[in-house]
Amino acid sequence: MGKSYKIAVLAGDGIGPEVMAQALRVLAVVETKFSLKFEFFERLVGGAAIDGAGKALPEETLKTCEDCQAILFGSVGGPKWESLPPAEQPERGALLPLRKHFGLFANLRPAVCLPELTHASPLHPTIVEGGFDVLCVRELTGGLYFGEPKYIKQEGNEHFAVDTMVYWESEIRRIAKVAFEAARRRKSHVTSIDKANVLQNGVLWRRVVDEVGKDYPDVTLDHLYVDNAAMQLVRRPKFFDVVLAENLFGDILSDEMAMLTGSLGMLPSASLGETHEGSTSRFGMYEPSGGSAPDIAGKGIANPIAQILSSAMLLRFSCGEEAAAAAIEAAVKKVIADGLRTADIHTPGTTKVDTAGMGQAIADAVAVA
Ligand SMILES: NC(=O)c1ccc[n+]([C@@H]2O[C@H](COP(=O)([O-])OP(=O)(O)OC[C@H]3O[C@@H](n4cnc5c(N)ncnc54)[C@H](O)[C@@H]3O)[C@@H](O)[C@H]2O)c1
Ligand SMILES: CC(C)[C@H](C(=O)O)[C@@H](O)C(=O)O
Ligand SMILES: [Mg+2]
Repeated sequence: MGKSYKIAVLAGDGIGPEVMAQALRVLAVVETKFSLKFEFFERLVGGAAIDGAGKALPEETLKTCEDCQAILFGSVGGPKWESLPPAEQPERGALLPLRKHFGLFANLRPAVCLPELTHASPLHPTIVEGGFDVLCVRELTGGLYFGEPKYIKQEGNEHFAVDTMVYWESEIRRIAKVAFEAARRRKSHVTSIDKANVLQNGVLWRRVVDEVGKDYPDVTLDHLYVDNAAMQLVRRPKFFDVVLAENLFGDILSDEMAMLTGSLGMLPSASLGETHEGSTSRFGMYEPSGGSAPDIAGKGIANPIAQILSSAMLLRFSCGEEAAAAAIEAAVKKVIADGLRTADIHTPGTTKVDTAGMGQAIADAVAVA
């Protein structure tokens, strides 16, 4: 038996448990095939934890995560919990605290449009022909999400709301480095996103990214205002290699990128903290970029690929098991090339499968690879 890994499994709400079951199915095959041992610790999180344990992030769940090498996360939230006080809701009560608690400032979201899926993309075939591959590097623990003060108050007869956008140079510098390092392993092109024509945060962001860029003369750096970037992604997605963005802009642009690849159900993510000198593995949380999809939850039709590819990222970054990660990614490509499609990416001439059918096909492809 090879190495052993402890993984916290937080499936959450909506389609979370449905797609998580498929990731675990694939990981079970990986375990045998690569002689690894995964110890899974399934715990409550989000709405399921509010219902089952009284709060979105129970102490036991957090403690389990602290004892593990990585978190495989599904998704949280849904209409049932939207009327709770904001801080108690699944997103602000569990997901954001997990990111902050573990210092997971670097969110990698690889948006890959496979050549076979260009018909599922809403873009014109001439724009996406041959597919494209963009990596969104999103800052995850700063900006408007976490800045203080943050409140809604009443003055006279009216309420007003305040959110604060704060970025420290050091926060910009460390995420910029992640983007430049990633670009070196790709096409050596970073496009940094900001709103420097309006926001002070944008002015500082651009200045610091330029400074970091001087250490990477081999990487081409350009800057785009976020509104232009949203447009250019639709106009010419192939222009982009690594897109570097602060928290909110990265959130918005990554949903756009996901859809351009065919579906939000295709986009995995890795949320990582600092690297430690000489270490090939680091703690991380891995989750689909999309949410709990209440509109399709319980129907067994969700696309499990984002969750399965998130588990591949977990093996790569938190376990250093590159061969196993690559095997999962190759299996996903194979089933897509074989014409299997969940409803969200189904086009005429391809074979429609449900969530479990897609998970089983990917697991089978890993087994025979
Ligand atoms: N990481 C997370 O836990 C996370 C991320 C985003 C949204 N959310 C939460 O999820 C809930 C629903 O949010 P929303 O509706 O704005 O966004 P969503 O991402 O859940 O869904 C947006 C659209 O994409 C579709 N979609 C998403 N994932 C899919 C998949 N795997 N297969 C097929 N289709 C898929 C949905 O059916 C829906 O039409 C909210 O409570 C939100 O806060 C959680
Ligand atoms: C659910 C929400 C808090 C979260 C975010 O905004 O970061 C989600 O949209 C994401 O992209 O992971
Ligand atoms: Mg989002």
